[in-house]
Amino acid sequence: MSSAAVIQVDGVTRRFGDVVALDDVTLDVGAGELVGLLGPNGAGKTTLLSLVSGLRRPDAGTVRLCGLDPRDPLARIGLGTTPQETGLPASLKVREVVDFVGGHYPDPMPRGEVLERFGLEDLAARQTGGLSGGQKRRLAVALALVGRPRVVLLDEPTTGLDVEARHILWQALLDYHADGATVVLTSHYLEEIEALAQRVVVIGAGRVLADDSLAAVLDLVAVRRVVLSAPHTEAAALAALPGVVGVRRDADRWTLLAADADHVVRELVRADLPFSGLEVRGASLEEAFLALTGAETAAAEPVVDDGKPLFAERSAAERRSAERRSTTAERTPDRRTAERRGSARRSSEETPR
Ligand SMILES: Nc1ncnc2c1ncn2[C@@H]1O[C@H](COP(=O)(O)OP(=O)(O)OP(=O)(O)O)[C@@H](O)[C@H]1O
Repeated sequence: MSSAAVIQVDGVTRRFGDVVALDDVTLDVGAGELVGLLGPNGAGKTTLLSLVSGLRRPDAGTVRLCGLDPRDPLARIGLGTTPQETGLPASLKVREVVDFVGGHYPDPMPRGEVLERFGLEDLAARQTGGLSGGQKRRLAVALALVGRPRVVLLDEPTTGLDVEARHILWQALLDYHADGATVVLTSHYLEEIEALAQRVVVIGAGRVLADDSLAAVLDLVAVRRVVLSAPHTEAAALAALPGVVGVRRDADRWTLLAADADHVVRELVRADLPFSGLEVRGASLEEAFLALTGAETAAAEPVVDDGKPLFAERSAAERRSAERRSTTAERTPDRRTAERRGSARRSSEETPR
Protein backbone atom coordinates (compact mmCIF):
# COMPACT_ATOMS: atom_id res chain seq x y z
CA MET A 1 0.00 0.00 0.00
CA SER A 2 1.21 3.44 -0.82
CA SER A 3 1.84 5.63 2.23
CA ALA A 4 0.05 8.50 0.46
CA ALA A 5 -3.10 6.42 -0.04
CA VAL A 6 -6.12 8.08 1.54
CA ILE A 7 -8.37 5.13 0.68
CA GLN A 8 -7.07 1.62 1.26
CA VAL A 9 -9.26 -1.36 0.47
CA ASP A 10 -7.45 -4.62 1.06
CA GLY A 11 -8.85 -8.07 0.24
CA VAL A 12 -12.41 -6.95 0.93
CA THR A 13 -15.41 -9.26 0.55
CA ARG A 14 -18.97 -8.16 1.35
CA ARG A 15 -22.03 -10.40 1.08
CA PHE A 16 -25.73 -9.72 1.35
CA GLY A 17 -27.17 -13.15 2.10
CA ASP A 18 -26.21 -15.32 -0.85
CA VAL A 19 -25.17 -12.36 -3.00
CA VAL A 20 -21.45 -11.63 -3.07
CA ALA A 21 -21.52 -7.88 -3.69
CA LEU A 22 -17.71 -7.52 -3.45
CA ASP A 23 -15.34 -10.40 -3.95
CA ASP A 24 -11.80 -9.97 -2.62
CA VAL A 25 -11.39 -6.37 -3.80
CA THR A 26 -8.09 -4.58 -3.29
CA LEU A 27 -7.81 -0.94 -4.26
CA ASP A 28 -5.80 2.07 -3.09
CA VAL A 29 -6.61 5.66 -3.95
CA GLY A 30 -3.80 8.16 -3.50
CA ALA A 31 -4.12 11.72 -2.22
CA GLY A 32 -5.33 14.05 -4.96
CA GLU A 33 -6.51 11.35 -7.38
CA LEU A 34 -9.77 11.63 -9.31
CA VAL A 35 -11.01 8.08 -9.80
CA GLY A 36 -14.07 6.91 -11.72
CA LEU A 37 -15.76 3.65 -10.73
CA LEU A 38 -17.47 2.28 -13.81
CA GLY A 39 -19.63 -0.81 -14.00
CA PRO A 40 -23.07 -2.16 -14.84
CA ASN A 41 -26.02 -2.30 -12.44
CA GLY A 42 -25.33 -4.44 -9.41
CA ALA A 43 -21.58 -4.53 -9.98
CA GLY A 44 -20.79 -3.54 -6.40
CA LYS A 45 -19.91 0.15 -6.78
CA THR A 46 -22.32 1.48 -4.16
CA THR A 47 -21.31 -1.27 -1.76
CA LEU A 48 -17.68 -0.27 -2.16
CA LEU A 49 -18.47 3.38 -1.39
CA SER A 50 -20.56 2.38 1.62
CA LEU A 51 -17.59 0.48 3.05
CA VAL A 52 -15.19 3.37 2.45
CA SER A 53 -17.58 5.83 4.07
CA GLY A 54 -18.05 3.56 7.08
CA LEU A 55 -21.76 2.93 6.52
CA ARG A 56 -21.12 -0.80 6.27
CA ARG A 57 -18.40 -3.16 7.45
CA PRO A 58 -16.65 -5.73 5.25
CA ASP A 59 -17.16 -9.45 5.95
CA ALA A 60 -13.49 -9.99 5.21
CA GLY A 61 -10.52 -7.71 4.55
CA THR A 62 -9.84 -4.19 5.76
CA VAL A 63 -10.82 -0.68 4.74
CA ARG A 64 -8.92 2.44 5.80
CA LEU A 65 -9.86 6.06 5.24
CA CYS A 66 -7.01 8.52 5.79
CA GLY A 67 -5.23 5.69 7.63
CA LEU A 68 -8.11 5.23 10.09
CA ASP A 69 -11.16 3.02 10.50
CA PRO A 70 -13.82 4.75 8.33
CA ARG A 71 -16.16 4.71 11.36
CA ASP A 72 -13.72 6.86 13.31
CA PRO A 73 -15.08 10.44 13.59
CA LEU A 74 -11.57 11.77 12.88
CA ALA A 75 -11.68 10.05 9.47
CA ARG A 76 -15.27 11.04 8.77
CA ILE A 77 -14.76 14.75 9.42
CA GLY A 78 -12.58 14.86 6.29
CA LEU A 79 -15.12 13.02 4.14
CA GLY A 80 -17.86 14.41 1.92
CA THR A 81 -20.35 12.04 0.32
CA THR A 82 -23.45 12.12 -1.79
CA PRO A 83 -25.41 8.89 -1.94
CA GLN A 84 -27.61 8.01 -4.93
CA GLU A 85 -30.62 9.49 -3.18
CA THR A 86 -30.55 12.34 -0.69
CA GLY A 87 -33.41 13.49 1.51
CA LEU A 88 -33.53 17.28 1.93
CA PRO A 89 -35.74 18.99 4.54
CA ALA A 90 -38.52 20.27 2.29
CA SER A 91 -39.45 23.36 4.30
CA LEU A 92 -35.91 24.74 4.66
CA LYS A 93 -34.54 27.21 2.13
CA VAL A 94 -31.45 26.35 0.12
CA ARG A 95 -29.33 28.88 2.02
CA GLU A 96 -30.58 27.52 5.35
CA VAL A 97 -29.66 23.96 4.43
CA VAL A 98 -26.18 25.08 3.36
CA ASP A 99 -25.74 26.95 6.67
CA PHE A 100 -27.12 24.01 8.66
CA VAL A 101 -24.71 21.51 7.11
CA GLY A 102 -21.81 23.98 7.34
CA GLY A 103 -22.51 24.36 11.05
CA HIS A 104 -21.27 20.81 11.61
CA TYR A 105 -17.75 21.56 10.37
CA PRO A 106 -14.89 23.53 11.90
CA ASP A 107 -14.03 25.50 8.74
CA PRO A 108 -16.96 25.37 6.31
CA MET A 109 -16.93 26.88 2.86
CA PRO A 110 -18.75 30.25 2.93
CA ARG A 111 -22.34 29.92 1.79
CA GLY A 112 -21.82 32.31 -1.15
CA GLU A 113 -18.93 30.24 -2.45
CA VAL A 114 -20.91 27.00 -2.25
CA LEU A 115 -23.85 28.49 -4.13
CA GLU A 116 -21.60 30.08 -6.74
CA ARG A 117 -19.58 26.94 -7.42
CA PHE A 118 -22.76 24.99 -8.17
CA GLY A 119 -24.73 27.74 -9.93
CA LEU A 120 -27.30 27.83 -7.13
CA GLU A 121 -27.22 31.57 -6.30
CA ASP A 122 -30.65 32.25 -7.80
CA LEU A 123 -32.18 29.46 -5.74
CA ALA A 124 -30.80 30.56 -2.35
CA ALA A 125 -34.19 31.70 -1.03
CA ARG A 126 -36.16 28.77 -2.49
CA GLN A 127 -37.48 26.04 -0.18
CA THR A 128 -35.82 22.76 -1.11
CA GLY A 129 -39.25 21.12 -1.46
CA GLY A 130 -39.86 23.42 -4.44
CA LEU A 131 -36.69 22.51 -6.31
CA SER A 132 -36.69 20.35 -9.42
CA GLY A 133 -35.08 16.92 -9.25
CA GLY A 134 -31.97 18.20 -11.00
CA GLN A 135 -31.70 21.24 -8.70
CA LYS A 136 -32.00 18.98 -5.65
CA ARG A 137 -29.26 16.77 -7.02
CA ARG A 138 -26.95 19.76 -7.54
CA LEU A 139 -27.63 20.94 -4.00
CA ALA A 140 -26.97 17.44 -2.63
CA VAL A 141 -23.57 17.33 -4.29
CA ALA A 142 -22.83 20.90 -3.15
CA LEU A 143 -23.58 19.89 0.44
CA ALA A 144 -20.95 17.14 0.20
CA LEU A 145 -18.32 19.87 -0.23
CA VAL A 146 -19.50 22.36 2.40
CA GLY A 147 -17.16 20.99 5.06
CA ARG A 148 -14.13 21.27 2.72
CA PRO A 149 -13.53 17.50 2.79
CA ARG A 150 -10.18 16.10 1.69
CA VAL A 151 -11.96 13.04 0.32
CA VAL A 152 -15.18 13.14 -1.70
CA LEU A 153 -17.26 10.06 -2.59
CA LEU A 154 -20.07 10.60 -5.08
CA ASP A 155 -22.51 7.88 -6.13
CA GLU A 156 -23.86 8.67 -9.60
CA PRO A 157 -23.70 12.43 -9.01
CA THR A 158 -25.34 13.54 -12.24
CA THR A 159 -28.04 10.93 -12.78
CA GLY A 160 -31.23 12.73 -13.79
CA LEU A 161 -29.53 16.03 -14.61
CA ASP A 162 -29.92 17.76 -17.96
CA VAL A 163 -26.85 18.53 -20.03
CA GLU A 164 -26.35 22.07 -18.71
CA ALA A 165 -26.72 21.08 -15.06
CA ARG A 166 -24.39 18.15 -15.64
CA HIS A 167 -21.70 20.43 -17.05
CA ILE A 168 -22.01 22.88 -14.14
CA LEU A 169 -21.57 20.01 -11.73
CA TRP A 170 -18.61 18.54 -13.63
CA GLN A 171 -16.87 21.92 -13.58
CA ALA A 172 -17.52 22.32 -9.86
CA LEU A 173 -16.02 18.90 -9.19
CA LEU A 174 -13.01 19.55 -11.41
CA ASP A 175 -12.40 22.87 -9.62
CA TYR A 176 -12.69 21.24 -6.21
CA HIS A 177 -10.33 18.46 -7.24
CA ALA A 178 -7.86 21.07 -8.57
CA ASP A 179 -7.86 22.56 -5.07
CA GLY A 180 -6.28 19.30 -3.86
CA ALA A 181 -9.16 16.99 -2.96
CA THR A 182 -9.31 13.26 -3.63
CA VAL A 183 -12.49 12.41 -5.52
CA VAL A 184 -14.06 9.00 -6.23
CA LEU A 185 -17.27 8.86 -8.23
CA THR A 186 -19.42 6.12 -9.68
CA SER A 187 -21.14 6.52 -12.98
CA HIS A 188 -22.98 4.66 -15.70
CA TYR A 189 -22.08 7.37 -18.19
CA LEU A 190 -18.93 6.85 -20.19
CA GLU A 191 -18.88 10.53 -21.15
CA GLU A 192 -18.94 11.48 -17.47
CA ILE A 193 -15.96 9.28 -16.74
CA GLU A 194 -14.22 10.70 -19.82
CA ALA A 195 -14.90 14.26 -18.65
CA LEU A 196 -13.74 13.77 -15.08
CA ALA A 197 -11.63 10.75 -14.29
CA GLN A 198 -7.89 10.37 -14.64
CA ARG A 199 -7.93 6.80 -13.44
CA VAL A 200 -10.78 4.38 -14.06
CA VAL A 201 -11.63 1.27 -12.11
CA VAL A 202 -14.05 -1.07 -13.87
CA ILE A 203 -16.07 -3.22 -11.48
CA GLY A 204 -18.11 -6.21 -12.60
CA ALA A 205 -19.79 -8.89 -10.49
CA GLY A 206 -18.03 -7.64 -7.37
CA ARG A 207 -14.53 -7.81 -8.82
CA VAL A 208 -12.07 -5.26 -10.17
CA LEU A 209 -11.93 -6.05 -13.89
CA ALA A 210 -9.61 -3.23 -14.87
CA ASP A 211 -7.76 -0.46 -13.06
CA ASP A 212 -5.87 1.84 -15.33
CA SER A 213 -5.57 5.24 -16.94
CA LEU A 214 -8.63 6.66 -18.68
CA ALA A 215 -7.07 6.03 -22.11
CA ALA A 216 -6.28 2.38 -21.39
CA VAL A 217 -9.75 1.66 -20.04
CA LEU A 218 -11.43 3.41 -22.97
CA ASP A 219 -9.48 1.05 -25.23
CA LEU A 220 -10.62 -1.88 -23.16
CA VAL A 221 -14.32 -1.04 -23.42
CA ALA A 222 -14.22 0.09 -27.05
CA VAL A 223 -16.16 -2.91 -28.32
CA ARG A 224 -17.95 -2.79 -31.68
CA ARG A 225 -21.10 -4.57 -32.78
CA VAL A 226 -21.28 -6.43 -36.09
CA VAL A 227 -24.95 -7.13 -36.81
CA LEU A 228 -25.99 -9.51 -39.61
CA SER A 229 -28.56 -12.02 -40.79
CA ALA A 230 -27.35 -15.61 -41.17
CA PRO A 231 -30.38 -17.88 -40.72
CA HIS A 232 -28.54 -21.13 -41.39
CA THR A 233 -25.50 -20.44 -39.22
CA GLU A 234 -24.99 -21.77 -35.68
CA ALA A 235 -23.83 -19.57 -32.79
CA ALA A 236 -20.75 -21.74 -32.34
CA ALA A 237 -19.54 -21.04 -35.89
CA LEU A 238 -19.80 -17.28 -35.33
CA ALA A 239 -18.23 -17.48 -31.88
CA ALA A 240 -15.29 -19.38 -33.40
CA LEU A 241 -14.39 -16.47 -35.70
CA PRO A 242 -11.07 -14.91 -34.63
CA GLY A 243 -11.60 -11.64 -32.74
CA VAL A 244 -15.23 -12.31 -31.71
CA VAL A 245 -15.69 -11.82 -27.95
CA GLY A 246 -19.47 -12.16 -27.74
CA VAL A 247 -22.39 -13.52 -29.80
CA ARG A 248 -26.07 -12.75 -29.31
CA ARG A 249 -29.20 -13.53 -31.32
CA ASP A 250 -32.19 -11.17 -31.47
CA ALA A 251 -34.95 -12.79 -33.57
CA ASP A 252 -33.33 -13.45 -36.97
CA ARG A 253 -30.34 -11.11 -36.45
CA TRP A 254 -26.99 -12.00 -34.96
CA THR A 255 -24.86 -9.51 -33.04
CA LEU A 256 -21.14 -10.19 -32.81
CA LEU A 257 -19.07 -8.19 -30.31
CA ALA A 258 -15.49 -7.50 -31.30
CA ALA A 259 -12.66 -5.10 -30.62
CA ASP A 260 -11.86 -4.88 -34.35
CA ALA A 261 -15.04 -5.04 -36.45
CA ASP A 262 -13.17 -4.84 -39.77
CA HIS A 263 -11.13 -7.88 -38.85
CA VAL A 264 -14.27 -9.85 -37.95
CA VAL A 265 -15.94 -8.97 -41.26
CA ARG A 266 -12.85 -10.18 -43.14
CA GLU A 267 -12.89 -13.43 -41.13
CA LEU A 268 -16.60 -13.86 -41.85
CA VAL A 269 -15.93 -13.71 -45.59
CA ARG A 270 -12.84 -15.93 -45.30
CA ALA A 271 -14.90 -18.58 -43.44
CA ASP A 272 -17.40 -18.50 -46.34
CA LEU A 273 -20.36 -18.16 -43.97
CA PRO A 274 -23.44 -16.88 -45.86
CA PHE A 275 -24.77 -13.61 -44.44
CA SER A 276 -26.73 -10.51 -45.44
CA GLY A 277 -27.72 -7.10 -44.09
CA LEU A 278 -24.36 -6.39 -42.45
CA GLU A 279 -24.18 -3.37 -40.09
CA VAL A 280 -21.32 -2.19 -37.86
CA ARG A 281 -22.19 -0.08 -34.82
CA GLY A 282 -20.69 1.12 -31.57
CA ALA A 283 -21.49 -1.14 -28.64
CA SER A 284 -23.24 0.05 -25.51
CA LEU A 285 -21.24 0.20 -22.31
CA GLU A 286 -23.20 -2.78 -21.01
CA GLU A 287 -22.14 -4.84 -24.02
CA ALA A 288 -18.55 -3.77 -23.53
CA PHE A 289 -18.77 -4.80 -19.86
CA LEU A 290 -20.28 -8.14 -20.80
CA ALA A 291 -17.48 -8.80 -23.26
CA LEU A 292 -14.94 -7.72 -20.66
CA THR A 293 -16.51 -9.89 -17.96
CA GLY A 294 -16.82 -12.84 -20.33
CA ALA A 295 -13.25 -12.52 -21.53
CA GLU A 296 -12.02 -12.37 -17.94
CA THR A 297 -14.02 -15.30 -16.68
CA ALA A 298 -13.84 -17.59 -19.70
CA ALA A 299 -10.18 -17.14 -20.60
CA ALA A 300 -10.96 -15.21 -23.81
CA GLU A 301 -13.71 -17.63 -24.91
CA PRO A 302 -16.48 -15.61 -26.59
CA VAL A 303 -19.64 -15.01 -24.61
CA VAL A 304 -22.53 -16.70 -26.39
CA ASP A 305 -25.91 -15.35 -25.48
CA ASP A 306 -28.28 -17.04 -27.85
CA GLY A 307 -31.63 -15.30 -27.93
CA LYS A 308 -31.56 -13.85 -24.41
CA PRO A 309 -31.23 -10.16 -23.56
CA LEU A 310 -27.72 -9.21 -22.47
CA PHE A 311 -28.97 -7.90 -19.13
CA ALA A 312 -32.28 -9.51 -18.37
CA GLU A 313 -33.03 -7.23 -15.44
CA ARG A 314 -32.61 -4.03 -17.43
CA SER A 315 -35.70 -1.85 -17.66
CA ALA A 316 -36.90 -0.29 -20.90
CA ALA A 317 -35.63 3.09 -19.66
CA GLU A 318 -32.20 1.64 -18.98
CA ARG A 319 -32.15 0.05 -22.44
CA ARG A 320 -32.99 3.41 -24.00
CA SER A 321 -30.29 5.04 -21.93
CA ALA A 322 -27.83 2.34 -23.03
CA GLU A 323 -28.74 3.04 -26.66
CA ARG A 324 -28.05 6.73 -26.11
CA ARG A 325 -24.70 5.88 -24.59
CA SER A 326 -23.80 3.73 -27.59
CA THR A 327 -23.69 6.99 -29.54
CA THR A 328 -20.78 7.96 -27.33
CA ALA A 329 -19.08 4.68 -28.08
CA GLU A 330 -19.37 5.59 -31.79
CA ARG A 331 -16.98 8.48 -31.16
CA THR A 332 -14.16 6.18 -30.18
CA PRO A 333 -11.77 5.08 -32.92
CA ASP A 334 -13.16 2.01 -34.68
CA ARG A 335 -9.92 0.09 -35.18
CA ARG A 336 -9.02 -1.51 -31.89
CA THR A 337 -6.90 -4.60 -31.89
CA ALA A 338 -7.26 -7.53 -29.58
CA GLU A 339 -3.58 -7.07 -28.77
CA ARG A 340 -4.22 -3.57 -27.42
CA ARG A 341 -7.07 -4.83 -25.28
CA GLY A 342 -4.81 -7.57 -24.02
CA SER A 343 -1.96 -5.21 -23.26
CA ALA A 344 -4.25 -2.77 -21.45
CA ARG A 345 -5.59 -5.60 -19.33
CA ARG A 346 -2.11 -6.94 -18.68
CA SER A 347 -0.88 -3.53 -17.61
CA SER A 348 -3.74 -3.28 -15.14
CA GLU A 349 -2.74 -6.64 -13.74
CA GLU A 350 0.91 -5.81 -13.58
CA THR A 351 0.66 -2.37 -12.00
CA PRO A 352 0.27 -2.72 -8.25
CA ARG A 353 -1.67 0.14 -6.68
N1 LIG B 1 -28.87 -4.03 1.27
C1 LIG B 1 -28.76 -5.02 0.38
N2 LIG B 1 -29.43 -6.18 0.54
C2 LIG B 1 -29.33 -7.18 -0.36
N3 LIG B 1 -28.56 -7.11 -1.47
C3 LIG B 1 -27.89 -5.98 -1.69
C4 LIG B 1 -27.95 -4.88 -0.79
N4 LIG B 1 -27.16 -3.89 -1.28
C5 LIG B 1 -26.64 -4.36 -2.42
N5 LIG B 1 -27.08 -5.60 -2.67
C6 LIG B 1 -26.72 -6.44 -3.83
O1 LIG B 1 -25.30 -6.41 -3.96
C7 LIG B 1 -24.95 -6.32 -5.35
C8 LIG B 1 -24.12 -5.06 -5.57
O2 LIG B 1 -25.00 -3.94 -5.42
P1 LIG B 1 -24.48 -2.43 -5.53
O3 LIG B 1 -25.63 -1.56 -5.17
O4 LIG B 1 -23.24 -2.27 -4.75
O5 LIG B 1 -24.16 -2.33 -7.09
P2 LIG B 1 -23.90 -1.02 -7.98
O6 LIG B 1 -22.74 -1.33 -8.84
O7 LIG B 1 -23.82 0.19 -7.12
O8 LIG B 1 -25.23 -0.98 -8.84
P3 LIG B 1 -26.02 0.31 -9.46
O9 LIG B 1 -25.15 0.82 -10.55
O10 LIG B 1 -27.29 -0.31 -9.98
O11 LIG B 1 -26.23 1.29 -8.36
C9 LIG B 1 -26.24 -6.36 -6.13
O12 LIG B 1 -26.48 -7.70 -6.49
C10 LIG B 1 -27.27 -5.88 -5.12
O13 LIG B 1 -28.55 -6.41 -5.41
